Amino acid sequence: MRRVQRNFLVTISCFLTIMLLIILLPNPAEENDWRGHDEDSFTSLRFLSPFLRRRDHQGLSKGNQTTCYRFLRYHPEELLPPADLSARNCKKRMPHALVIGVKKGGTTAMARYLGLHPKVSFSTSIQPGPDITDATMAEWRETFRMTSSMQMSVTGYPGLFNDMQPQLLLMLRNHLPADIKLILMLRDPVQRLVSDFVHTSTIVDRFHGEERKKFEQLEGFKGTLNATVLDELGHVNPFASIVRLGLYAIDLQSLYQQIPEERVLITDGNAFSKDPFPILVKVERFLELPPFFQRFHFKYNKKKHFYCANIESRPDVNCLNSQKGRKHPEIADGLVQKLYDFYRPHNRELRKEFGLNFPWIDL
Ligand SMILES: Nc1ncnc2c1ncn2[C@@H]1O[C@H](COP(=O)(O)OS(=O)(=O)O)[C@@H](OP(=O)(O)O)[C@H]1O
Repeated sequence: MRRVQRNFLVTISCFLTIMLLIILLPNPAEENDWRGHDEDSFTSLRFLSPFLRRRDHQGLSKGNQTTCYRFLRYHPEELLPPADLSARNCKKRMPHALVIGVKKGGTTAMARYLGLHPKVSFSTSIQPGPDITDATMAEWRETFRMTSSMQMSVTGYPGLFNDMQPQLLLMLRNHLPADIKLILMLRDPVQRLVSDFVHTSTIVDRFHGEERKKFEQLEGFKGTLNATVLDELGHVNPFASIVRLGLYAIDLQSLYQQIPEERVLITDGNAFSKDPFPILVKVERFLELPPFFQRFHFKYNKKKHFYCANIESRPDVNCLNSQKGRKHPEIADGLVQKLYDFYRPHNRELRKEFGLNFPWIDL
């Protein structure tokens, strides 16, 4: 009889402890700013996710009180009335994190999905520069969306890692918060290159005559993939800009001369396109945001062959538009092999010099 009583008491106290934890656990959506939380308590309690998930649904509507917008299905976001904006201290704020590329690395998907976090205000801002001054930076900030005092302002531009690294370095030195963090998505450079080529081919068709010639010259576009990436001897041309953008180790080396490694998160764009959830969790931790993303927030779409967002409080975001995830053309095996042979030693530098170990490094 005593044993039964003792078991009963143990069960009851376990139940009460769990309930207490759920009640006392700070709700990610209710913090005062994106950093005001004990991250480890969340991380170690992820096993409570079925309970948190329920809280998350309720919390999310509260969490939306952190934003400056109203979100409706099939509509662009709507700015809240002025009284709400001033209550939430909404303004255009300089970013505390930047997604810097690479071009075609999956930056748009990262921007759209990371921007679903209630404590993130992701601006798809206009590209800054080429001159980086107080005035151009102020203009740049004007292109941002509103960010409340409880949110982290995040923006980025896919070319910042390569084409615009000089501008990025100036921005880091003189204009951005000292604790700024960078997110870099690296994708298999051969896939990146093909994606870039497909993208440029679709844009080229919008131009005619002289305009088209100018654009082709600017992009180094020569009609076919062969002509664009190979030199007269049939070797991969490292000076073709579309090829050069995939030499990640070179750009990473110069980036790390300006910013400590611990302030840069490098993620695998290939892995992200297959499943964004685990990488978003890493990004959340890196940015010291309260955990928000859950597995059920992303559903695989058989038609798109990508995961699309599925978050009740953000009916405005689902799949990316048809300009992302385009079908790649068939490429002769010989050319594919040449490209992999060309990139392999450069990829291996990523492992040797920076300890990165993505599955595509040795392809
Ligand atoms: N969820 C989801 N939906 C659609 N597409 C996705 C997604 N996640 C990653 N991707 C990959 O993103 C690639 C485009 O990269 P970017 O957005 O960086 O391109 S850009 O530089 O901003 O033009 C795009 O490249 P392509 O497939 O060549 O179009 C996709 O492979």
